[in-house]
Amino acid sequence: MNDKAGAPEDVLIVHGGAPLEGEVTVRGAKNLVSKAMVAALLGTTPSTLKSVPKIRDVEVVTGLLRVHGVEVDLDGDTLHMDPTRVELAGTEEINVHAGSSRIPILFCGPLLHRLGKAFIPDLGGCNIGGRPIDFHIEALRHFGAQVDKSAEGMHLSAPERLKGIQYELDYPSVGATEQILLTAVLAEGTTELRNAAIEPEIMDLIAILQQMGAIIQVHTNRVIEIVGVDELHGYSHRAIPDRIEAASWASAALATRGDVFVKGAKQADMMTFLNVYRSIGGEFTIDDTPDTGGIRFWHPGGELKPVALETDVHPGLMTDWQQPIVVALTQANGLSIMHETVYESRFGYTRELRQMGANIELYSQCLGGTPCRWGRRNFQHSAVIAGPTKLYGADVQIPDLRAGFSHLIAALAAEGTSRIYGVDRFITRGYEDFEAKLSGLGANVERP
Ligand SMILES: CC(=O)N[C@H]1[C@@H](OP(=O)(O)OP(=O)(O)OC[C@H]2O[C@@H](n3ccc(=O)[nH]c3=O)[C@H](O)[C@@H]2O)O[C@H](CO)[C@@H](O)[C@@H]1O
Ligand SMILES: C=C(OP(=O)(O)O)C(=O)O
Repeated sequence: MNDKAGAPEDVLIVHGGAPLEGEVTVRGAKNLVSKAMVAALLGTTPSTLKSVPKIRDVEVVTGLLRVHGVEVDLDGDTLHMDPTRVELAGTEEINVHAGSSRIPILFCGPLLHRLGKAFIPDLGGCNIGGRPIDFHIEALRHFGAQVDKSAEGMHLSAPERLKGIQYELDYPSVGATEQILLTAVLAEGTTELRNAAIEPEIMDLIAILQQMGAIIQVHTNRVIEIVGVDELHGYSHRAIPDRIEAASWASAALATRGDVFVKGAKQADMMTFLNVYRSIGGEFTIDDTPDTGGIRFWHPGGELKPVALETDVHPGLMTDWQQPIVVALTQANGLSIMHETVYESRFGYTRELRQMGANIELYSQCLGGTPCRWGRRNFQHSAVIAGPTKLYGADVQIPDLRAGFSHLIAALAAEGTSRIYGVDRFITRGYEDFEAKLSGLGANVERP
């Protein structure tokens, strides 16, 4: 992330060693809610989004919507967005949000359709690789937008109505797929997107757009066809639950030899994770009762088993699940492999895990079964984890969102006390009430 260093008091003291036990609730997915908020801009009437978590990415998008004239009100966990008076905003007020999230890039299409112009600040998000936006810009130019990058941000304009495109992504990028969806729905004519990402959050976004009046067909083989319409209206939708947060708590239960019921977790979106969980030796049961259901995750006792894993686009093993799983694998009996194929630089956090006693070596070769884009380019994107290793408390500075939560899990599993720096700056971007949830599960955490 690009934001400034955290305050000195931004530290959580964790006294490790206690198994996490009890219940936590997950709300709407960070990676859907923020996009659903952008989609509201496309409508001519108000939208309502339910199950909205109190996380910083939601605050950032709220701020950006408000400066563009959208009325946004949060009532409990329900967000009401009224876009009837959308207006151009000044670069200065938009730039207040520079470097804080990746979502601003998705404002391009909706603002071009509503106002003919857009200004996008510098993006933030986790520092886990170069994270280029070349697909976004190329696709927008094909739609007919003029895109000019400058030192202060990116200016776009659409002198005429944008026109549908035929476009194939070099890689099934989640953000670029969303960019094309949010732009194509109001473009003139039909858009055919090939090699699209098909993550559950994208399917939920498509459901929202369909409710707004869009015509979107998801074909086999990652092909999505969007027939542009002249107008969209508001929606009312409950966001899908956050499968990354659910997997984080599940991994924490495994690493601490605990037992956690994750209320709201949905089996259908987590099947790949659940297979991995079971292969390692974790147990789970599904409760699909509407409203009160979820998934119970626990360590059944005995030894955990090592595994060889690769992250991938959906339906593969999600890259955002990688870090918590690696912490759990430090407790498995033998050598495990994790080949990260989505981002080139997502193992930085293992340095702190080693400091806590973990035995993890990084390699630039593709150690999984599939050669990926990062092999032969000298990125350390494969990890070998030897376990089980006893973890010890340490003072660590967390580098990003998921890495930070993994450091927390390691500290909870460790013997002794850890001081985790940067929790407010990083973890609040994607985990609602994490401190209260930890305490509720019996974790011994305190502020200095
Ligand atoms: C807010 C949000 O939803 N974030 C998620 C989203 O990020 P985000 O949408 O940024 O991730 P992408 O799917 O776009 O990135 C995947 C890969 O594509 C590459 N790429 C992407 C765009 C582009 O124009 N050019 C390019 O080369 C990236 O460098 C990366 O190597 O999907 C990722 C992959 O599931 C998740 O880890 C993030 O949690
Ligand atoms: C990488 C992540 O998010 P972002 O794309 O917002 O940086 C994440 O949620 O793990």
